[in-house]
Amino acid sequence: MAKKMAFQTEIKQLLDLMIHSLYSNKEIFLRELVSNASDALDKLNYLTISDDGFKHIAFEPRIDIHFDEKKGVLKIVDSGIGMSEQELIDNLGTIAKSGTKSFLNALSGDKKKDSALIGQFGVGFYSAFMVAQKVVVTTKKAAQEQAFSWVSDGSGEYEITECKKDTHGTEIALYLKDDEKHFASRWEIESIIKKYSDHIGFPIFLHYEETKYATEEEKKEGKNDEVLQKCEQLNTAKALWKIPKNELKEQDYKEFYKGFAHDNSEPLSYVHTKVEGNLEYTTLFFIPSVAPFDLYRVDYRSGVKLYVKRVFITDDDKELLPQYLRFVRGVIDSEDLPLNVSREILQQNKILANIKSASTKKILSEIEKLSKDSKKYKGFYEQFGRVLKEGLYSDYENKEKILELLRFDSSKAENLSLKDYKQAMPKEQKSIYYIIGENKDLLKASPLLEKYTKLGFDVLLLSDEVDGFVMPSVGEYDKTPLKDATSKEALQELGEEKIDEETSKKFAPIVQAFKDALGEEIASVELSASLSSPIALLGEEQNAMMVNLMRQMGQELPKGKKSVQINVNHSIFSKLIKVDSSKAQEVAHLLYDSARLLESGSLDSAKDFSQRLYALIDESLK
Ligand SMILES: Nc1ncnc2c1ncn2[C@@H]1O[C@H](COP(=O)(O)OP(=O)(O)OP(=O)(O)O)[C@@H](O)[C@H]1O
Repeated sequence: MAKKMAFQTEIKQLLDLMIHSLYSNKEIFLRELVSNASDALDKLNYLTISDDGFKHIAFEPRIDIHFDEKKGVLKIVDSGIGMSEQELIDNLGTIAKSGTKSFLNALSGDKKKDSALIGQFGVGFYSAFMVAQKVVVTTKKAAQEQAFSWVSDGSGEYEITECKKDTHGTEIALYLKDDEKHFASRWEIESIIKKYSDHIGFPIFLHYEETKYATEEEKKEGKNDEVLQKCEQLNTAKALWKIPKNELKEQDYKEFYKGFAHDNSEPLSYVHTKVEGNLEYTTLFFIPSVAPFDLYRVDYRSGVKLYVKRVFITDDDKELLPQYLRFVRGVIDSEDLPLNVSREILQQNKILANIKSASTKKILSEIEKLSKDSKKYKGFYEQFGRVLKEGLYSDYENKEKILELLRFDSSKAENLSLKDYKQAMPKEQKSIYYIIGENKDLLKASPLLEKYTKLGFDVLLLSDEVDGFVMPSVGEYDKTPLKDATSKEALQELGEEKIDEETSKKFAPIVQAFKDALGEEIASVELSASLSSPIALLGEEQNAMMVNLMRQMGQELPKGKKSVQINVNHSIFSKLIKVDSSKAQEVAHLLYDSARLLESGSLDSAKDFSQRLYALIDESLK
């Protein structure tokens, strides 16, 4: 009995897009289907080793491609794990991954860009509908009796029927659209497979017919032309990472990456390492040029696959690399782990911990190499700089290295490294100063910066979301402390401000008016002679250990109270001295709020602010 089922809404949207909007780079459908076949072989390989229910199954891995040029039919057959009826429904009818919605939103309408996105979003199978008017999947799960077929023309429904199939595995038959029939040709298939799938670790065979033409003499003897059934292996079927480096060209790595990471853009760089000695393993890591779509999602997909002696173990272990390197794509292949290692115990495994630590260092030095090429590095930093910063609080061991890789805008420069900052520091400057806020332009306009600029000190302008909790926990770089420029501690380093007694006395009523007006909201009120704006706000230096601890415990950091600095040379105050206390308090409110506006671009109560302003305007117009 055939069961008709409807595709999930998101899949319908996706299919509609595949069929009607994507025109360029259609050939990637074959790469996606071959890559799925290879994944299915990997999964079966692992089960035959690790699961008693599968141990009796002969693992004879292969991928076969058949085609019929006249009918325009193309078949991709694998001897992998196969799918049960429920898996067919779950895998080819619904998208479980929550990233799909973001995928659909991320589409730009630019066909070339959109088709590059398709692979990244893990919707590989559906790309078949770019070229096929009908797709038939026939599959039998290993260790099960019943086979099923799945048929759809991509228009909203699919049908599942019980069927017969001798061997376990999956066959995907594409009935090509009239203008896509050219894909059912020997040369086309061969060139696409060579281009994208040469280093799939299992053999890919192409079946084709060859006519052996009878010679004149044979014809005389009554012999006719003969059609021979041929089968040829198309790929080297050797895992690329196991091939010695000196036998590989840059192009080999790049093409491997595209198939491996489902990314049509080239990687920014790669690092291939074979380690021998106490531990034996091979790693191949790629740094993409474009951030994966789920980089900032909690449920991001790991980009690293773990193999043991060439057998795929998992691609779902987020502990293989530190989280802040989650944009890296690649392979870890260990010779020392047992083949039947359970995925659960991987996390506490010492061998893996060792590989993780060495790999992290390798990748960080690769990024450092990248940083020598400022144009390339700018591209890298735009995509991954924020994620890298997360490493400052999670990877203490590599903190110094990560700090070297960071780039900042400052009051004097752009794209500045801490090393360059330090080199340019005047002799009398004791610390590296930074100021944190939501917006770089506002930070640049901060009245406090003047104090630093006057002395020739540069200040880093930090406006990334993570800066607020990452930077206070850094402590120091290359033995130089990092300090919040608005903290008292930092300001003290700028030199003592000498306010004489007479001025203190003169301004006492103003100081009192600020205290009365703002009360609990502020920490203190102080006089300053080195500002050009009327007032400035200072924050307390947060205790780095405390900040780190609170963050790790998932607690919100308390908002520190600010201390108000009053510019004794500003004309506002020489006039304010003369007005009565209640009016002075209103002005104190207004000045405080405008300083906060300058700092963060927003206020707790914009209503109070505007009402005070209206009252003042009203009065000044009298
Ligand atoms: N040849 C196959 N054999 C067994 N299962 C398959 C095969 N092809 C697809 N599947 C199943 O269908 C699911 C969906 O495939 P699809 O290509 O859409 O996404 P994916 O492979 O999970 O993601 P990505 O393409 O990013 O690797 C797969 O995860 C797999 O479970």
